[in-house]
Parts: sequence; C-alpha cells; structure tokens
Amino acid sequence: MGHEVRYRVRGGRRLAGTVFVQGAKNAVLPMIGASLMASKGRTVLRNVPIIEDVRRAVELARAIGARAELHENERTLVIDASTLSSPVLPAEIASRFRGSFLFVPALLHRLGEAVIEGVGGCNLGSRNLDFHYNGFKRMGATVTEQVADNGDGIIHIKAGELRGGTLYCDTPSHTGTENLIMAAAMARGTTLIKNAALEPEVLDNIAILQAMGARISGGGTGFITVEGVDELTAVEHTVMPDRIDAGVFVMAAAITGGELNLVGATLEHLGVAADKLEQMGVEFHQQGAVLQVRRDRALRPINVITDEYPGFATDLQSPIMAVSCLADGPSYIYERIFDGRFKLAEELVKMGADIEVNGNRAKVNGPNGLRGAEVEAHDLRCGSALVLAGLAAEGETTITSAYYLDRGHAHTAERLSQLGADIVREVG
Ligand SMILES: CC(=O)N[C@H]1[C@@H](OP(=O)(O)OP(=O)(O)OC[C@H]2O[C@@H](n3ccc(=O)[nH]c3=O)[C@H](O)[C@@H]2O)O[C@H](CO)[C@@H](O)[C@@H]1O
Ligand SMILES: C=C(OP(=O)(O)O)C(=O)O
Repeated sequence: MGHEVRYRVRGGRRLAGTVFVQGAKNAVLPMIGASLMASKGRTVLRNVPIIEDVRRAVELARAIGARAELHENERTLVIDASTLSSPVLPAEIASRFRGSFLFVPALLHRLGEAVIEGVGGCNLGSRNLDFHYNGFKRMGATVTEQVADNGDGIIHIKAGELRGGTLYCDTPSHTGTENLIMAAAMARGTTLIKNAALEPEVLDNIAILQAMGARISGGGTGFITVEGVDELTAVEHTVMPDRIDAGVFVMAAAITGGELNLVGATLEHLGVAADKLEQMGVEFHQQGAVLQVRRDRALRPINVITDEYPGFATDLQSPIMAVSCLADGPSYIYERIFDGRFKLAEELVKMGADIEVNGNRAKVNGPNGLRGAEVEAHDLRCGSALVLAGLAAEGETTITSAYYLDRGHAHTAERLSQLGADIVREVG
C-alpha cells in the first residue's frame, strides 16, 4: 500500500468562500475503460480528478499495453489504446480499485479475453459481480474460475465474438450497467438492458460512447437499447463534476455553520440528499453552474434511506452520519445498498458521538459535541465523514489509513484550507 497517509484537522472554524468541485471519479473510471475500446487515435479526457483511483487506472492501462499520460496540472488524461496487448489485469494494481473491472469489455472486444486476478474497491461488505458475469455469458462469453497457488481466485472470461441479447440487472447496478453497455456497444446485433442504473455518471459515460460512434438509446429510463457497431473512435470529452465531492462540501458548510460557493455543482445531481440537507437546515441557491450553500440555523435531525439515483446516494451516507451527530434530536439511517458500511460509527463514537447500530440501521442520538481523537478511515466515505467530524470537533483529530480518502477526493487539504479550515495531510 506504500506510505501511511494521515490527515490532521483542528476543528472549530467556520468555512466560507469558493471551492471548485472536482471531476467525477465514478464517471472518469468507466470513460478510461471506454477509451480502451478505440483501436486507433488518442482519447483526451478533461476535468480529470487527480485522485489515487485515476493514478491506478493509468497504471493499469499501461500494464495492458496502452499508452496513457496523466497531465496533472492540466487535469487532462491522454490515452492511446492502439497498442493494447495483454488481457491480464494484474492483481497488484487491479485489486486496489473497483473501477479496474470496467476494463473488461475493452479487453473482450479488442483481445477476445480478459483475465482478472483481483478486483478492488472499498470493503463495504459483499460486493458481487454476478450481473456483469451473467450479462457477458448471455452475450456468448465463457467465464471460468481457477485458484492460483496463493489461494486467490483468477477469473478468465473468453469471448470470440460478443452478440447482442436481452440482459438485465437484478438491481440497477452502477458499474454493472456501464459494463453491459460497453460490452453491447461493439457486439453483433441489438442488446436490451433492463433495470439499468440512472446515475448521472452512467449518462455521462453513454455520452462519451455516443460521441465515439456507439448507438445507445434509453439512457436514464431504466431500459437501454444498444445497436452494436464495428468500431469506436477516439474523442475528446470533459468529465462531469463529482456530485459526491459536491455533497461533501455542502456538508462541510452544514457542519461548520458556513457559507460556500460550489463551482460546478448541480443541485439536481444530489437527488434526495438535497432535500434531506434542506430539512436539516441547509439553504441552497443554484446560480447557473455555481451552487451557493449556507447553514445559519440549528441543525435538525433527519431520516435517511439510501437508494439508487435519484434516491439518497450511499456514498453520502457516511458524511451525513457525521453531520447528524450535531443535530438537535435522534436521526435514523437505513443503509440499503451495502451491508458493511457502518464502520464509521465506532470511529465517531471515539469522538464523543452516541450511535446505535443494528444491522443496516443506525440511530444517531444528537446533539453531541465532538472532540478530537485518533480515528481510522475504514473506506473512502468513512474518510470524508471523519474529515467533516474533525472540522466540527473541539481540538485535533488525526485520521489514519487516509489513502482511502485520497482514492476519491482530490486536494482535500488544499481546498478546505482555502475555505478557512485548519487541516494538513501527512505521509510516512
Ligand atoms: C466505481 C463506481 O462507480 N463505484 C460506485 C458504484 O459501485 P458498484 O457499481 O460496485 O455498485 P453497484 O451499483 O454495482 O452495487 C450496488 C449493490 O448491488 C449489488 N450487486 C452489484 C453488482 C452485481 O453484479 N451483483 C450485485 O449483487 C452489490 O453487492 C451492492 O449491494 O456504485 C455504488 C452504489 O451507488 C457506489 O457506492 C460506488 O461509488
Ligand atoms: C464505494 C466507493 O467506490 P468504489 O466502488 O470505487 O469502491 C465510493 O466511491 O465510495
């Protein structure tokens, strides 16, 4: 994992000012997968978030033979996939981020096979991939599993030629929908995907694929139709803003009683989270592409039920748990998407919170003043929630295992410092 990353936050400062929302992690990763389907030319992705998952994706693209250059200052990624040569997604890179599995359709189309030595991502309980495998199989692929000498499973997917068919997700899986669309984009014939995910990132990925020449309709309806084409071409595309990053900054204003201008944030992309934050006392004012937020009244408690878009995003569930610690009364949180996403609660308790967890339900007994402590980021959103808690806590909070936070948020300490926070990132 390399060096230990820690964040130190001294709380108690009200945040104010303007912050730039980063490009979306969950949009850029499938776009890198899509760019690998172009056998000629160079794809240019703009507004790329400079996060660890993108660095891993660049390493993985190179490991399978593509040329990939990440220009960090320009937030631009240039990919030439004409040299793609290896079907193997090596464990040491692929097991560090979930988005690695989004490289599979390109490998199937370009090389006829994909060998998956490991798939990573945050450890949030069971995270299955059966919708992806079943879809690939319905399109004519074979999927076999071998056990390596070290006991790890290696998945081998082979597809001489993928052909269109009727596919479905049992529940509207985000990456599942993206993978099935990409598999169908260059398959022979027509594919119908039922119960497709509606997330804005899925639509942004459809947009780049359409620009590349893919024939996709029905995005955003739950029924997506794809007419396979023989070839996709390299294009230039600007990655949409990250609605989860935006949501965390909204909550930074909420938890510190601050006032922020979020450049690039769209209220609609927050779905039900916007309504829950309004119920807590946050005021929103969308001014074109800038979202103004402020909170200057007491925080009220809320009920949250996580759901697929436009429901309350599971990736904002941990951050809102941190905010609800300060709310005036009990808040109720029901996590429906992942069965292991409450490790945050025990860390918040170390900071003085009162939280009862029962399976996938949590009750946060607010209000409780938070105090600084040494806490651990068990996953990415646990990390962002602990930063929020640290901003509101009395004294110093040290967040360890913060590589997870860096997986998904760019320049966290710099951006928060510019708004008046006292936060530093330490490595080593
Ligand atoms: C890289 C990326 O885009 N990650 C996002 C994506 O993850 P990811 O795409 O992995 O999440 P999914 O939408 O696929 O998973 C949602 C639920 O469906 C289940 N499931 C999923 C696929 C499958 O084949 N079988 C199955 O049972 C999962 O176990 C989970 O309980 O969506 C999640 C839910 O919004 C977000 O938290 C992640 O940030
Ligand atoms: C769960 C997350 O990401 P991933 O699917 O990449 O692990 C997340 O972004 O919170």
